[in-house]
Amino acid sequence: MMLVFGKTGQVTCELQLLLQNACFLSREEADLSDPEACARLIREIKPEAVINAAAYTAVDKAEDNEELARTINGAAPGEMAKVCAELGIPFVHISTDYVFDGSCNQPLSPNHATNPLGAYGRTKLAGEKLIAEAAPVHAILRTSWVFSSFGNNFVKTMLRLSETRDTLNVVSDQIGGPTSARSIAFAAMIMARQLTNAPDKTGVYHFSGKPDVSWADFARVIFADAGKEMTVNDIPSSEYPTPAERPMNSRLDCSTLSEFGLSRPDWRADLKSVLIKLGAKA
Ligand SMILES: NC(=O)C1=CN([C@@H]2O[C@H](COP(=O)(O)OP(=O)(O)OC[C@H]3O[C@@H](n4cnc5c(N)ncnc54)[C@H](OP(=O)(O)O)[C@@H]3O)[C@@H](O)[C@H]2O)C=CC1
Ligand SMILES: Cc1cn([C@H]2C[C@H](O)[C@@H](COP(=O)(O)OP(=O)(O)O[C@H]3O[C@@H](C)C(=O)[C@@H](O)[C@H]3O)O2)c(=O)[nH]c1=O
Ligand SMILES: [Mg+2]
Repeated sequence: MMLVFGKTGQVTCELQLLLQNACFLSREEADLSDPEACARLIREIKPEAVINAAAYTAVDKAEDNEELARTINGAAPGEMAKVCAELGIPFVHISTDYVFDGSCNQPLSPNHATNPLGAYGRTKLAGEKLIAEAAPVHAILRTSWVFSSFGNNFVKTMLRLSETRDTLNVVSDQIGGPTSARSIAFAAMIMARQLTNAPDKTGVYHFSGKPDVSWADFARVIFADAGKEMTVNDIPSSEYPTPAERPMNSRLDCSTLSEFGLSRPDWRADLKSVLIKLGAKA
């Protein structure tokens, strides 16, 4: 049986649709602000693999709550990884493009130097480092710009804003790959399964949807597919001030995914399915 940390998030909701016999732990059952308790649960349940898709994901709020975010995004996966190493079971963990500063102008490979711009990215990077130190058989899957019919995400924000607005200013100098939570859940499942028989595939992998676009481009496709009349004005990030700075270049080089027989999913097809699920497809 596979054990999944998280039950209500975007990726964990999709994992629930995909994995019939897995055990999903909610915040009430496993609070990541108590890393030791998470470790104990793995020892008790003795799963065949662990997937961690729970995290502190509020990018701006993390600026004022870095300590809590570091426990949830850093210490907790670190403790999970130690137990997985001890039990000899694979550990699949989800990380983010926000571990990079995004200052270079090419797709970022998994071994590109990290340098997070904000607290969320710093705490996610802390998690990656603790997992590498604990050294279980593992895959750290860095993804970006996650959307789904579940939880909160940019697609749902755009649809909500379209109820009251006919013009929006959206940043056009941050470029990345929107990624459906469904495709991430599928990749995490494949990785967990393959690692069981191929421990040498341990490492950091990039997984994001194609093609790469700006947030403004992404917004325009959302409104077009939803049949909403909306003027989207391109603006520079400097005109959309937020507590946390975001990387300009979030483009991930995903070529090493081929080791798992995976490739970048096309987010445009996944977006259509999500809009249908939300009852928002034109
Ligand atoms: N969203 C995005 O755009 C991106 C996300 N990622 C990474 O992907 C992974 C999945 O993200 P996503 O599905 O979007 O996340 P969501 O924000 O949708 O869900 C986060 C999940 O974590 C749970 N959680 C938060 N705090 C705790 C806690 N203290 N104890 C237990 N559970 C907790 C939440 O539970 P509850 O419902 O109870 O709050 C929720 O189930 C994360 O690792 C994230 O860092 C990477 C790149 C982009
Ligand atoms: C609502 C809105 C946002 N924006 C900008 C702000 C930001 O730069 C961008 C996206 O906004 P969001 O708040 O959805 O972005 P954000 O919460 O930063 O999304 C990130 O979440 C974390 C968890 C990750 O790991 C990242 O990969 C990324 O998906 O769009 C506008 O320019 N205009 C708008 O009207
Ligand atoms: Mg957000």
